[in-house]
Amino acid sequence: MKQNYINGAWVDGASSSANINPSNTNDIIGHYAQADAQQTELAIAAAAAAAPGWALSNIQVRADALDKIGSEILARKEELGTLLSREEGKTRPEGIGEVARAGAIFKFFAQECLRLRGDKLPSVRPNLDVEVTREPVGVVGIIAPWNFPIAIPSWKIAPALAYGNCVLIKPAELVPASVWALTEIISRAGLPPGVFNLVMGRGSVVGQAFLHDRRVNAISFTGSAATGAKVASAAIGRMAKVQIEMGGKNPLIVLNDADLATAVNCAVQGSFFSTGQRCTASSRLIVEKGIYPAFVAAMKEKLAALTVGDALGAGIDIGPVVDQSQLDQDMEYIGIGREEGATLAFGGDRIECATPGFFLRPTLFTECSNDMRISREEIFGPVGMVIPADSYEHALAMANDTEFGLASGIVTTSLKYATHFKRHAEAGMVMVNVPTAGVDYHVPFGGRKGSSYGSREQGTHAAEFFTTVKTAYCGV
Ligand SMILES: NC(=O)C1=CN([C@@H]2O[C@H](COP(=O)(O)OP(=O)(O)OC[C@H]3O[C@@H](n4cnc5c(N)ncnc54)[C@H](OP(=O)(O)O)[C@@H]3O)[C@@H](O)[C@H]2O)C=CC1
Ligand SMILES: O=C(O)CCC(=O)C(=O)O
Repeated sequence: MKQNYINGAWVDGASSSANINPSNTNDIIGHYAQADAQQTELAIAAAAAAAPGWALSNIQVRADALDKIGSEILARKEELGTLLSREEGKTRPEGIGEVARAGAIFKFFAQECLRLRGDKLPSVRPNLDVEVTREPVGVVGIIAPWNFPIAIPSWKIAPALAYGNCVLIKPAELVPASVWALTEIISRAGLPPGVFNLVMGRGSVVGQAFLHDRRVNAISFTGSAATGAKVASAAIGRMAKVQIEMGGKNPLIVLNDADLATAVNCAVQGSFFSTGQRCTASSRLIVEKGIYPAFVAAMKEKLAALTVGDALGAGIDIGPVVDQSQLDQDMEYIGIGREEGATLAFGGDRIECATPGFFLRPTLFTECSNDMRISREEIFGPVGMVIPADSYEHALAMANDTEFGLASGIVTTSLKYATHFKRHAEAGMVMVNVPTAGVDYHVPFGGRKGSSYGSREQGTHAAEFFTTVKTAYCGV
């Protein structure tokens, strides 16, 4: 059994669970510990005990530790990327890319912790100086989703440690292997006991314990909107700092003047790569009527040329859906789309491969309207939908008509429309002539409306969440 890591030691869980390869359900990757409430309490106590010392730790020590972690991740990116693809089902190149991104994130925050600035200001009163500084929040509880098994944990862990916080992390039950491997690397980076703790287990046990324990000063969560809302209200209920990243129903507008090849590439990458299991996926393709027939024909041709299969296989474009329950959700929405009267232009069925896995043919609905359930609810699978638009203004109105606001994209050769769209898209991230999915690691990540709550993740903006501001008045 792969153990939990608590207070600087590897410890057995109260029970264990099997980690299964979604490309081949006969392949058990390993058995991973599951903490109960008592073990989670021990981890929280260890983090709380370590927090005062780590808050005052030398920033060079932190920078060196993070840099060392980043270097080892990068050096082992092929091995770790293979493991990630085996447990989550994204293709091996996607898995390796995600691991490389995690390594880069640790190296970025190794530098960032040397750059934390404060301000010294004159006071409005005589003989007084004012200093504004940032201090660690204390103990941070991280609750991670399954769709980015190493990048999302890394973009929460690295800034937390960089700014002097102690970490408790609970990976999603479906994908413990990548975070376990990351923990093994972190365990050799020289951090004092209790500064970093891995607590694998159920959300309803471990996650709940983080949420309700007052020693956990901040909660950073990524996952579904339904769980996110519960996490936010529990954290706010006891006045903990909270950062929630949830879903999207991200539009990609294609205007009549778009380059067709660019439009199809953005749509296919954004809607179907990583099996569509991204909160930034282009889940609504809003296409102006002049280019609509050519766009749909080119999409069908492109989808027919994609190869679906074992995530670790050579030449595979799309791996399996992550598990049976996600596959059931995808199939249910395909049924809903049919019932709502959308045209099933491609796919809609499962694919049998050489191994037993959760393979679904990329599916495209056309002739959709923006008020259908498939256009409003996050499906989180390789299911795209095309909505016709009369004009740019009509397309923009539909793009913004959603309860979400994570990413919003446009494909156009018009500077006028691109500029207008950047200003008027109601989303945290706006993409012009690039897919809605796929972001840089050194700039803010997050959304508006029902997609996000709390301050942005990643880049220098991460300091906002992982530090707290102190204003000191000093008589002179
Ligand atoms: N926007 C995004 O990035 C993501 C969106 N999703 C969406 O969510 C749907 C369901 O996926 P699912 O994995 O169940 O997502 P959840 O939001 O339920 O899970 C995300 C994380 O929260 C934990 N969790 C679950 N319930 C609680 C709770 N009551 N208290 C504290 N923590 C909890 C989970 O633990 P455990 O591992 O035990 O479940 C997991 O670590 C998907 O179909 C998709 O639509 C999913 C993943 C990412
Ligand atoms: O698109 C990306 O690169 C990041 C997406 C993401 O974090 C997500 O889908 O959960």
